[in-house]
Amino acid sequence: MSGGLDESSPSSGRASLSSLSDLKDLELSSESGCLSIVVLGASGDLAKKKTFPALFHLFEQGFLQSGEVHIFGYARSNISDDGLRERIRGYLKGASDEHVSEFLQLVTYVSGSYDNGEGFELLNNAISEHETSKNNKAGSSRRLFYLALPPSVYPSVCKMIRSYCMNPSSHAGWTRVIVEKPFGKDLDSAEELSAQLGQLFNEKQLYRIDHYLGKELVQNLLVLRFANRLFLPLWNRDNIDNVQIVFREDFGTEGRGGYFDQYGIIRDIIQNHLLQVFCLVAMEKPVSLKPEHIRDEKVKVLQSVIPIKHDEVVLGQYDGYKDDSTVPDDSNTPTFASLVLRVHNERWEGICYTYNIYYYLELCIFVTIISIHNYFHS
Ligand SMILES: NC(=O)C1=CN([C@@H]2O[C@H](COP(=O)(O)OP(=O)(O)OC[C@H]3O[C@@H](n4cnc5c(N)ncnc54)[C@H](OP(=O)(O)O)[C@@H]3O)[C@@H](O)[C@H]2O)C=CC1
Ligand SMILES: O=C1O[C@H](COP(=O)(O)O)[C@@H](O)[C@H](O)[C@H]1O
Repeated sequence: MSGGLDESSPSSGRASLSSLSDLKDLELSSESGCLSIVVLGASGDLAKKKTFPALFHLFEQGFLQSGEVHIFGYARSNISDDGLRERIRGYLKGASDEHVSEFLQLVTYVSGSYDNGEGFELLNNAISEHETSKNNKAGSSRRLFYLALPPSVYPSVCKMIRSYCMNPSSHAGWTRVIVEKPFGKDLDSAEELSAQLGQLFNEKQLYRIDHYLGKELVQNLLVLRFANRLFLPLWNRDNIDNVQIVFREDFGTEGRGGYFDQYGIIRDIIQNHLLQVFCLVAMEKPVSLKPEHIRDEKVKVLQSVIPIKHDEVVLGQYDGYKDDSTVPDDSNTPTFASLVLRVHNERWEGICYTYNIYYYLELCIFVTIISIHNYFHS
């Protein structure tokens, strides 16, 4: 993820929280003004399963103050404020009903399309009303837009945000946009998407999320590999026979064919989440834990991957996928993928990295299995 506080015009410069002192600056910077969080695609799967529950956790921990924050859901579906609240209520676990209801009172819904101004004008009016009701100083508001949407609509949605919904001041408050993976469908569309977003927002306003990087298990990989004296000398081709990265889910699309069917399992899971896991398992030790040093090592190991052979890839679709009303009857989209990666470098020459991705199986586990041969058998 990248981000920062500056609100200058769009540019090509990258910003990142590169050290603990940056993080401290961020925490210590005094931000005032009310905060509007807009979840675009609020009717969808990500919003109900992850985005609203994550906001609820922040609320529970005191990071979202009722007096300052309002959460707007936005999507095309025709639902009421209460309709949205009831959709998400069941996903807000572990708290009293009163606490959940208190949080849900912060949530309202605006309906509109993703490519014309009418809905975004309504949204802007609703945000401005909230800001006025909090006696916000003109233009000092904080506006956060979370795109829980298929990436195909990011460019039009971002244009609408830029045209209708920006925090009106250039010297106080901010506007930020969070986008989800996958960033495009292939290299060309990813570059095009980047260019389109770059024309609308500067890099410090744009946050790209891969939620697997926030998982404890994934974060611990760095510690396991580089701070553990047992594994440090063993983590190579002499001791490891093969690596399997397995992702399984015990449920199907469940009404989210609108996004999934355009992308399929490789773009949904392998190209982002599991490639990140692969990089952390296979890369060399970074110079430091600064994001750019970790990124550099990831790039190096990716550059060492030999092109995937067609006869080492298996794709499939689970029976019943097309019964979902949001999936086209003639869909050929893969929901299963298995493939082999080979890394051409001193550490890994001759070792296979196998990805196995299953949608809709009975087991729901996420594991990295490393079989250490020689060492324990010799
Ligand atoms: N589901 C998950 O667990 C996770 C999803 N993500 C990412 O979140 C994003 C959204 O995924 P998800 O919520 O699962 O998908 P959904 O299919 O549920 O889509 C979200 C919302 O987007 C709108 N929408 C769906 N299809 C289209 C379309 N073709 N054109 C325009 N609008 C559409 C719908 O809202 P309406 O019709 O009301 O406008 C829908 O409710 C993706 O980029 C995905 O990679 C990331 C991490 C986890
Ligand atoms: O990004 C996505 O991830 C979820 C799985 O996330 P997890 O944290 O529950 O393992 C997946 O269901 C979804 O298809 C995909 O878009």
